[in-house]
Amino acid sequence: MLGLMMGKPLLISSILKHGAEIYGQQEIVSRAVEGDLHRYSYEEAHKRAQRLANTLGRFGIERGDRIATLAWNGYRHFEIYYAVSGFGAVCHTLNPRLHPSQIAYILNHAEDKYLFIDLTFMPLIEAMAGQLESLRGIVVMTDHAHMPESKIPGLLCYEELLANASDQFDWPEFDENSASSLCYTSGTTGHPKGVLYSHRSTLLHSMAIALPGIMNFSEKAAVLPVVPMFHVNAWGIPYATPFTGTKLVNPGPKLDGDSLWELMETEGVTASAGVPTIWLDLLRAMRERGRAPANLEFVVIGGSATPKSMVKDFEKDFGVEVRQGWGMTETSPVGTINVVKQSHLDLPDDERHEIQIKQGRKLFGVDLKIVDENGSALPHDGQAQGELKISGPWVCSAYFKAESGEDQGNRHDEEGWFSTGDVATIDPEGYVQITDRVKDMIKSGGEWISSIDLENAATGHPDVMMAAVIGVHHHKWDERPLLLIVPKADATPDQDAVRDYLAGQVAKWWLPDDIIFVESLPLGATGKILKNRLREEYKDHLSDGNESVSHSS
Ligand SMILES: Nc1ncnc2c1ncn2[C@@H]1O[C@H](COP(=O)(O)OP(=O)(O)OP(=O)(O)O)[C@@H](O)[C@H]1O
Repeated sequence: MLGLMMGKPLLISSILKHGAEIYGQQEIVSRAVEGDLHRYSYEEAHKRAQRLANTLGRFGIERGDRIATLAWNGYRHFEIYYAVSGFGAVCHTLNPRLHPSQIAYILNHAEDKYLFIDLTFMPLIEAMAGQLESLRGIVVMTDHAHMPESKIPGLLCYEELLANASDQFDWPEFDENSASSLCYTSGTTGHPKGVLYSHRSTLLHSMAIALPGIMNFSEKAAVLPVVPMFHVNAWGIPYATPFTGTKLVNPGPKLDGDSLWELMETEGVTASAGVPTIWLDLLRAMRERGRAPANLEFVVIGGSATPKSMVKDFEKDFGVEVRQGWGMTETSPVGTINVVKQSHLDLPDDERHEIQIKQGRKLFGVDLKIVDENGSALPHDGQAQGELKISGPWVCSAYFKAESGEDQGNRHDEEGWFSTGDVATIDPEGYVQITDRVKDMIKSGGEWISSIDLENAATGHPDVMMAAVIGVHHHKWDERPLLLIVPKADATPDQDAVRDYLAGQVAKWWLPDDIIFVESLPLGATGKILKNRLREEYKDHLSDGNESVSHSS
């Protein structure tokens, strides 16, 4: 319609351009792979992204071409994010924690034209030599002095490329619904599937997470994403920082609690984001030092359920607020966040923590519903459990290459709802609580047991560091829960003590049939417990007469 306000398209290049123009001197600090701490401004980052965009032109890259990265959270990775998408190509972040054969499969599936890698991943890429069919070149993200000797011919040096390119580049304008980046799911429950983000979806998502009351991005904030830029764009943080003028602190490859503590302390980090397994070690480092990093106000925890003990440890022992987030690769990722409501502030600690272990309320723009097995909507009464469905401007509508007829197990319906595969309740205030993934629920004697609830109860025991509950075949009840525990260092919990502890919190028939103490649990590429693997390993465990609990009462 004539006169309708259309305006300019929402493009990723505009984020960094705005950051350079308005918050030009704000810092990006990164622990570099070469070991030193790198520090520069948004203005400099923008200039270097322009140099890289000119380099992509010289490579003959065209709109829509995929450019892959295998890299930690660092300043060069940040530049690639903006240069590739800003140029009109697609930034495909590869997860280096996947098996080399999976990485090779994904790279070929995406038909990546160039690959940018951190020095750390040279051995990984050498192990895949000969399998990377679509690649025209590999760029090592380092300077001349650090270029490695390699059996791979023709490696390019990132800093040399930039030094030889102009920093004058006009970001092109195109449709905001064009593809900007590509990420494959973690592969926790099956083969990784490709999710293609657009400029529009990325911009809207980053605006939504940056808001005050969500992640509070501003010139006063300093944010350290522990969540990797190689999986779901570090939850959108590298996109939300420049336009809000937020200081960005990149941890590079050092993700242990001591390194994170030191970096947070010296850089005045106010907020951080990561999966629960990361925080276990930061909490240890905090205990050893007797305090949290001086400016740390809150941590965002997501990727898997946050145990209540973790909320307590952060808040009561160290005065750091916990904000739990829920999301998926397919949802950019953030769908819900749990920020304590004003009216909940005065609740007794335990009652408030019960609310905080819920996955939170939907972000502006997102819609949620829970449905029964027939697809009928269930009430939001905090009791009814059903599969969670989500829709919104940053929820993907199909998997990558679905248009070519490739079936990747599409979970989108015609009305725009995406089936998450998570089972949840939604209460009248809008709080979502994930009770389990559909595949992890335990069906015992026709009734459901939530593995997340049992794990949560177990990690409350003072001797327990990590817990995983899986359903194991049972001759009478079909499935029964088996609990695996990684004890805290120097703790020697025994089965009876843990079982007595659980008995006070869950129904008797939920009690695990056996409890096994292990040194570690298998973690997937994004730090989640690989329950598939545990189910395979322990599938016959209860047929060996290890059961100790009856189903009655
Ligand atoms: N705060 C949270 N609490 C509980 N579960 C969560 C939370 N955040 C994310 N999850 C789980 O992580 C899932 C999304 O994970 P992601 O997209 O990284 O890949 P994946 O589902 O693990 O991999 P794949 O789809 O390949 O099996 C959600 O569906 C949910 O089960």
